[in-house]
Amino acid sequence: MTSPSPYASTLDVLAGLLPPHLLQPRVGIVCGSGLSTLASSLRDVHEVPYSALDGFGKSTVEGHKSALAFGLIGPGEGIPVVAMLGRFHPYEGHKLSTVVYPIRILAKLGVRDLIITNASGGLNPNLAVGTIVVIQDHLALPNLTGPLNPLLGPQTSPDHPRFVPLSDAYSTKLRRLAFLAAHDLSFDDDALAEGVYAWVSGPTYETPAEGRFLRAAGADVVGMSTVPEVVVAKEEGMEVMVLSLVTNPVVIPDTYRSIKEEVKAELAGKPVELPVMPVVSHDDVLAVGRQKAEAMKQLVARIIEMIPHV
Ligand SMILES: O=P(O)(O)O[C@H]1O[C@H](CO)[C@@H](O)[C@H]1O
Ligand code: HPA
Repeated sequence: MTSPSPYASTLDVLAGLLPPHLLQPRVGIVCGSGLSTLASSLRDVHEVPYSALDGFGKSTVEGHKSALAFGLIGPGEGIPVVAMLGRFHPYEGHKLSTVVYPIRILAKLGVRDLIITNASGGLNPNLAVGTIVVIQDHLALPNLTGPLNPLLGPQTSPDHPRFVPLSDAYSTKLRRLAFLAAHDLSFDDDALAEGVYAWVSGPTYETPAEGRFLRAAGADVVGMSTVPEVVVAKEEGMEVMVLSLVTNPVVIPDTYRSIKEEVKAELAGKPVELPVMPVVSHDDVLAVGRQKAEAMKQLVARIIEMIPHV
């Protein structure tokens, strides 16, 4: 006997809480760490706490609220949008099916274009803190070999392909709009870059060797989220774009000073200064999110206005 799907009850609750003009959002937004204010460009907002929705977990990470915000963006009647104020990460102890459950609900509500945001560590030395990276591809070590691919297991629908191709995971249509929107908003050229996202499980930040390894493998930024959401959104047939805000450098030049050489110098009577490794904290990550919240908000709103809505 198969267990009953929770989707129907989640959708029923939403139908009971929302006015009809907000119940079929065209565009979805996932707000990354410290980026929940992205939804402040919505008007006529109706927030539904995750606690009211079967199948949703609770976001336990600081900088992630636990609610869906429904509202309108853009002039005239406006475009109906839903924003996830807070996401679930596997490192919080959530099952992968919980991590991606909201994405499946967004698909069932009618979302066709999904804009996912996140905070990330910079691997590419050309990416300054504060750069917004339009993700063009990903490298998902937990997906390739381990048990963290969200599509492992029985198919959730006979309408989904068993083998989901990911060579086109990152919508060229939406990525083009991101750069046009940045131009429209007169952003500096280096405010928006392109790159590859490496997904790691976290919750530890990378060692310097891991950072160099991921860089050598071709990644530009690294984070602990997003890829399961992208994979499921693709399976559900959505167009997906990811905007990743670089909040801290991971690959730091000259981090390996030899302690052996320092001790030799010490023994030779020379003054010694032991190296201090820079460390990152989630507070640093949230602080950069706050600094760039307005730019991210403007960018996302402008992209949504530019999507052809027929
Ligand atoms: O990816 P988001 O949710 O934006 O958060 C990023 O920030 C947290 C670490 O500071 C990790 O969860 C990492 O993935
Ligand atoms: N590593 C992984 N995830 C992150 C980082 C990082 O340095 N910064 C923000 N999210």
